[in-house]
Amino acid sequence: MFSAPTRSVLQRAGRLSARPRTYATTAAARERVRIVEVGPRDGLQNESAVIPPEVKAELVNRLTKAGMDIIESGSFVSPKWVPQMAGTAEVLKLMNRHHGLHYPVLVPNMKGLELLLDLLSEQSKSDVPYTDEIAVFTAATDAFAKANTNCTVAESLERLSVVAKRARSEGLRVRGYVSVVIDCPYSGKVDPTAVKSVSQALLDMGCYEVSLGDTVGTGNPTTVDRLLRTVIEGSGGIPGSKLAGHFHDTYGMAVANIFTALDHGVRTFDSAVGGLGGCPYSPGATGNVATEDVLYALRGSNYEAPGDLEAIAEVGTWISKMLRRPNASRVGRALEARRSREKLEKERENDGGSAESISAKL
Ligand SMILES: CC(C)(COP(=O)([O-])OP(=O)([O-])OC[C@H]1O[C@@H](n2cnc3c(N)ncnc32)[C@H](O)[C@@H]1OP(=O)([O-])[O-])[C@@H](O)C(=O)NCCC(=O)NCCSC(=O)C[C@@](C)(O)CC(=O)[O-]
Repeated sequence: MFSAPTRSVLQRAGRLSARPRTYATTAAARERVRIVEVGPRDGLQNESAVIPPEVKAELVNRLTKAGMDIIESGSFVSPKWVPQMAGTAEVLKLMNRHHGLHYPVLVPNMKGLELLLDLLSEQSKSDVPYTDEIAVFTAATDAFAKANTNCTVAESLERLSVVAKRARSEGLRVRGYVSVVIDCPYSGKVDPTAVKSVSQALLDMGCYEVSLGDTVGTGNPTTVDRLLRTVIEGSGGIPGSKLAGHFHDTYGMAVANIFTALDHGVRTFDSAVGGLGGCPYSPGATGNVATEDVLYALRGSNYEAPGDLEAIAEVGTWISKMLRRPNASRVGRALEARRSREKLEKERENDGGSAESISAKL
């Protein structure tokens, strides 16, 4: 990406179009972007209230109806470490599953995989398997890996390679996560070359894709650009098509970071309806970029993504109410306000618009 002054010099010289690549005005052949909806997992793992499995399953069902096709639905982690994810097996049983859609779950170790395999061996009422994909996770720093999974990065890679091998032999797809790719809450700035080598190790063990997590949400387009240049370019570079962006929105930069990643060839992004979430072991970080914000930002661009924006926004309103928390999606709030205005206007029309009936409702 060019800096603003360089861009304007190149534009004047006619060597660069006036708009960056990602801001197209025509929708000729829009390129498909994959969205991994992580609300039911990343979104709910950090909530203080206990959320019944029925509500978690209902969230997955509503997201499916709203058009999301990859929905991370829970974790087989230790309930002592993340109590909110206890009962994921129950959630997978309760929710409606559909052919062609994916419902990945996080697995940190063999114990988690065995619990999942036990579930998969159970007779299900539906012919759609409970899941066909797991996600394994590690970090770019030992400090974070220890806080999150009680082992160093090297130990976690050793542990996960056994998990990935077994999962693949059982026909499961394996996705990888690297946390703290920009800053670590325990050890500060992260070296992009560490992110590159951990990502490569995950690919080498059979992950089909590695999601790069700005867990703390401190990244901005400059630091994300620097990271992706190191990871993607040069010898041993990992193609953007093998990477995903997972941007927490603590500093409001997540959408800008996604556009930076698009410019580097990344075409998969994780997001959470209503901007839910956070990692219990990343103090101060807020939720993931909101799915509503991503869909709105991609409108009119060269990229199209699954999901009906209005319908997703309604899911965001619903789950925020269920959790008794403000909707963290600005797009979601704006659409909610518009819906309320439209409802009022309709009622006004139906009531004949009398001044008393309008002021009674305001
Ligand atoms: C990895 C461990 C288990 C190590 O934790 P440990 O304490 O070292 O494990 P252990 O093997 O000593 O087991 C301790 C207890 O947990 C049980 N146990 C052990 N494993 C399991 C399991 N899978 N399922 C159910 N129970 C399990 C085990 O049986 C034992 O029970 P006890 O004998 O004391 O009764 C633990 O640290 C852990 O579960 N960590 C997960 C933390 C987590 O889920 N973090 C959030 C997800 S990552 C994230 O959010 C970041 C991401 C992906 O979104 C990207 C980004 O934003 O950066």
